[in-house]
Amino acid sequence: MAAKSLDLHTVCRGFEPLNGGTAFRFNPLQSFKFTDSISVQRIFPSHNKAVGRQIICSVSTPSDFARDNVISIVKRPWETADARLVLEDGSIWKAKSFGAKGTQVGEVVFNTSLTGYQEILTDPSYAGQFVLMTNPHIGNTGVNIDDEESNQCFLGGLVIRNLSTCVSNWRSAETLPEYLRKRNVMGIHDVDTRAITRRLREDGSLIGVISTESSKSDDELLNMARSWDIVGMDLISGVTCSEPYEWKDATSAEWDFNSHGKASDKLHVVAYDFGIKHNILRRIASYGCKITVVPSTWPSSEVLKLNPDGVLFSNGPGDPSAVPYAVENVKQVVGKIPVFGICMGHQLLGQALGGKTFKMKFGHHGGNHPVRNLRSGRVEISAQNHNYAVDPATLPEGVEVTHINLNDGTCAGLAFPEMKVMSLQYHPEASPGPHDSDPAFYEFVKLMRENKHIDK
Ligand SMILES: NC(=O)CC[C@H](N)C(=O)O
Repeated sequence: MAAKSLDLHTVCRGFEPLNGGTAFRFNPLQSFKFTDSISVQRIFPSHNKAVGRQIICSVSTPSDFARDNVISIVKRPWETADARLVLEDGSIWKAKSFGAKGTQVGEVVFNTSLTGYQEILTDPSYAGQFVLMTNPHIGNTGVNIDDEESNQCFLGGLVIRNLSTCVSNWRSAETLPEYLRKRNVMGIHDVDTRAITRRLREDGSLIGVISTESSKSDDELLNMARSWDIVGMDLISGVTCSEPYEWKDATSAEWDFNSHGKASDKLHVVAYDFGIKHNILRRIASYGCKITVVPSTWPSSEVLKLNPDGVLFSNGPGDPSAVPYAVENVKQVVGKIPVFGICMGHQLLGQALGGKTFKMKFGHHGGNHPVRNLRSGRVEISAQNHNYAVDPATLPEGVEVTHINLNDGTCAGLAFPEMKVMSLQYHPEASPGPHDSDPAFYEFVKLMRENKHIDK
């Protein structure tokens, strides 16, 4: 039976044949070939040996088949429209949209995390980028109120293979399509994400345009992709806070596993917000620190007037060589008090110490990047999200490369003990990702305590 795509999304109950054949039986008279147009939602153990396991699946079928077999006919749980992703290399990828409508340009990067799409959507470091998830099934845990990494989605859009038709999670408050629509973020599905990932791995990150507007020709979208570039853009100014504020929330006891009993005298940390993720702030607060967050342009003289015990330079989007004002602020603080740089913060520190950054072929985005801590020899599986890296050959003497990425040998961490500097190219706060690198926050606390001679 040739399956045709329909407007109707049908949920069917069928039975897997006992002989392991490729046909699903939906009632004694009908069978359906296992093709791309059927997607299994749930499998129940067999109660009736004669018919095999019971399957609930969604099927795109000719309507007469649907009428005869469906247990419920529902509209797709999201509003859909045809969409296109046009890449600067001239390739055009047909898709369905499930978020905001319109036309958007951005750099396409692939993320290999299996879970955590909500934290990824709210990581401000993705501003200017489309995130393509290599995990083919997204949306199944919905969206909840706790996993936000910032107050907004700054990314250009989300590209996925298969959008889950049902949500199953005790924390879920809304569906992914609803969430994206409310935040005016584009999402497309039914895209061959594996093929695009292979292309990005071979050719490097590509600029693309996502559009739901049929009035725009392919050539128009291609021109748009080819005339835009993320290199050299200051994206931090679009995501930083506008005024300083205090951050108080620590990791809730339910989730905290590392900082118990280690909270100390109130150390005061000033955090430069280049696009800071909430979990960085929560992890520092969990060690009892008082935190003042300041905008990216806040003068270093004002920061030093607050007499902090340490300064954190946060993660943030875009090209680190395009924000000399931020490097200048970092320079003015370094050497005076302990500092910790994370991701963009690490890249700014690298430049402030005299080094240079470069753009990687396709960067590191995901929750499964092995990193070696060269001091301890320990390997950490880490959460990463960056397209640029510090070139260690450009750093002056005295700066130590403390971590390397084991996939490609790039610099993943720096220290300059003389200047009380530590930094990581990746995300010790995870969110999403493994917690192997969480002890880095305690390292920072220890650096501040040593500097105040608290431990002596
Ligand atoms: N997560 C981040 O801070 C990203 C850093 C920088 N924007 C990069 O892509 O390399």
